[in-house]
Amino acid sequence: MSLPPSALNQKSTRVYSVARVYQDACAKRPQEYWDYEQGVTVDWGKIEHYEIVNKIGRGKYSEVFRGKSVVNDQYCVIKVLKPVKLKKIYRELKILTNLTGGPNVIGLLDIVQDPGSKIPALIFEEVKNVDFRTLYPKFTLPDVQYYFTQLLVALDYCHSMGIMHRDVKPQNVMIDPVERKLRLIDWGLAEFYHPGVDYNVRVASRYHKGPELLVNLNQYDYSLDLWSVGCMLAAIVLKKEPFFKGSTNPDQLVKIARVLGTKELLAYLRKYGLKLPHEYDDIMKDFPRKEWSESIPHDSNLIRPEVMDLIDKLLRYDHQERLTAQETLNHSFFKTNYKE
Ligand SMILES: Nc1ncnc2c1ncn2[C@@H]1O[C@H](COP(=O)(O)OP(=O)(O)OP(=O)(O)O)[C@@H](O)[C@H]1O
Repeated sequence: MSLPPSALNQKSTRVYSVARVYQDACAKRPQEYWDYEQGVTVDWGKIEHYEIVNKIGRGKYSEVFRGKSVVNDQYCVIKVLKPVKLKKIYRELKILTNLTGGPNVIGLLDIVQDPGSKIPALIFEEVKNVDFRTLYPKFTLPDVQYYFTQLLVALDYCHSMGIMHRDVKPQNVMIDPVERKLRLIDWGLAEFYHPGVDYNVRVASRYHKGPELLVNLNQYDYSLDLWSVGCMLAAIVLKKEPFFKGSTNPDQLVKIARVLGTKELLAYLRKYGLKLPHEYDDIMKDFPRKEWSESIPHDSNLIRPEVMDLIDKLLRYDHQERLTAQETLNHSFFKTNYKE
């Protein structure tokens, strides 16, 4: 049985940017794989199988609890979604069912529904996460190599499956340092990639938003996630968390331009036939590009030429120039042996 045509893969009338990798990841799969508007069937589990232990978090879109399965006595995480558009719920569900079981992707164990409110809750494997503000400052170079490898493996996997995460940030990377286990969570903003489609730029969290989102470049792709990885890596290595700390979305781009330069930003826009939005008229100044050496603090033990070169190749305005997840994994930083 085939589905009617979908609006989700409709190309824009002007196609100005297409991903360098995994362009056809969705096209080569059946429409049911990516069509979360027409191809969703939910295999509901039993809510009685779970009990809430305590609350562990509150997001914009959910309340998150530690829970326990009464069937096998295993602890789990219960993410009770807030009432948002059904389309958004189906998208998260479809993406999670497609990716679950993949390397370092949070495992979805079950989906249940409150019989009264009909509100869905997602049941996940539990990660004994240690907060990044405690964990990251203690990282050695081998730790940075290890955990970024784990994160990049998750990202290369989801990209190869035609999915951009669109909200990579420390709060969405769960790390259990005892088990040395990393899991990428929160697929609530993730989206399927189709070449030539215009995407909403109101995604990701301010400090980790790529320049493309801040200049309304709608034809972005998987490379958005690599900008966020670059921000995380720079923050750890250069001991500045977050690395770009804007006070508003427009100020976020100003903070980026203070490092990467304004001329370079304008060259980026020109390449794709775009203009700097008017909201920048009063705040964007002619900032010269900084050398990376000017961002190095006196007290960092993590500075090496290879890691600085990697940061430089991830934090590029031009999303097409940034290293892909696979290219990042092959970078010399990950091949170098740093004695602990
Ligand atoms: N599997 C898990 N193991 C441990 N903790 C988790 C897990 N899933 C979620 N959490 C905790 O719950 C918080 C919120 O989860 P999640 O990011 O999925 O929800 P959200 O509503 O989409 O959040 P946000 O508004 O930050 O995007 C996480 O930041 C984390 O602290």
